[in-house]
Amino acid sequence: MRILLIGPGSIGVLFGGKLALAGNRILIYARPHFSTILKEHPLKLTDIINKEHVVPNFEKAPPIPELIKLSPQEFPKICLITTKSYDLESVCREYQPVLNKIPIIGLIQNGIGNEEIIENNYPNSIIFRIITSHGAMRENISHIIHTGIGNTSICQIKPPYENISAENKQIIKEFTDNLQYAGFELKLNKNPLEAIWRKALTNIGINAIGALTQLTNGELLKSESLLNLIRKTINEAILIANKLQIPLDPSFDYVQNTLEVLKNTATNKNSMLQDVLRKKKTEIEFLNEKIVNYGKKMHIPTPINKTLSQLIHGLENSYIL
Ligand SMILES: NC(=O)C1=CN([C@@H]2O[C@H](COP(=O)(O)OP(=O)(O)OC[C@H]3O[C@@H](n4cnc5c(N)ncnc54)[C@H](O)[C@@H]3O)[C@@H](O)[C@H]2O)C=CC1
Ligand SMILES: CC(C)(CO)C(=O)C(=O)O
Repeated sequence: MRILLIGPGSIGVLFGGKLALAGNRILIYARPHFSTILKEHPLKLTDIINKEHVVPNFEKAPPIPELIKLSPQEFPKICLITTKSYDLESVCREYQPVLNKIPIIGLIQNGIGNEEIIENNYPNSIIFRIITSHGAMRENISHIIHTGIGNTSICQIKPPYENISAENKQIIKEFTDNLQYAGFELKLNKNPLEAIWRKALTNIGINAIGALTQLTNGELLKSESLLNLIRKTINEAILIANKLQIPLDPSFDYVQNTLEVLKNTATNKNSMLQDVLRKKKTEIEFLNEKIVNYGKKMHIPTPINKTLSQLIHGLENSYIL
């Protein structure tokens, strides 16, 4: 199957690379330096048992005007976007002719509300999100390491499944079969918003606090006062989710789940801490700051998430010019 992948960083190369190793053809749009390096160095993926693979079938997509002229047999069937959430808006603009033509768009990103950006720009597309707790890290630009195994949920966002044409249903089925064959255990989620928020609530609880304290996930667990802060941060976000009528699962303990994630990923430096250590922009706008903005609209104060967001922006400002 031909798949277009926009933004082959850590998670993009993990998913795209494993799909390529399983026999799919992956066409990529990357930043120019990645495309240049790909010409000179083979793309490598170290799997979870430390085996190094050279990834085949991973190639630079033709320039946009050429891609959109490909025959239906050659044109990719599906587009995966794996940039950071804050790059999604610019991706929508930069790849407009392609995204207008490709019927199915999948987002592999963390954060709340990402799908709304696609819906606003491409109201006729079939949109789904892939929420994953697999982990991937970059050894260098052409070498990605699979650092942790986790669950992956496919969240169908729009339109309702029954409104999708038989042809596109077949493409989605082929894609999900290919993902499973590539080694991703999948859950087809009947409550997509719950899955998106479940992951986001974990990130809302852990990431900013880990980034500000520079503690690993396991070290956070050892501090009762930080655990208290994590609890309060998540509970404030749950209040907003309830006001937004997000169908959270009343029988599920989102705080306890976050504590378990901390335990299971004890040696991790969370992704926001990694961004801060590399002096990169963080995804705070799509996590704690999203809660603050929803709160503002509904006149509900969110002091903890607001303070965390402001502190993270302060940190970013200390190194981003
Ligand atoms: N790395 C991980 O273990 C996990 C990451 N995620 C989520 O996945 C998303 C991506 O994260 P990572 O892969 O870690 O980030 P990353 O920074 O490694 O990769 C993003 C890539 O997108 C590229 N990019 C940005 N704008 C582009 C454009 N206009 N055209 C082409 N390429 C463009 C960047 O150059 C970069 O290579 C984030 O939302 C993250 O929270 C989710 C689960 C695990
Ligand atoms: C689950 C967790 C918190 C693991 O570190 C993560 O998703 C992240 O680092 O962004």
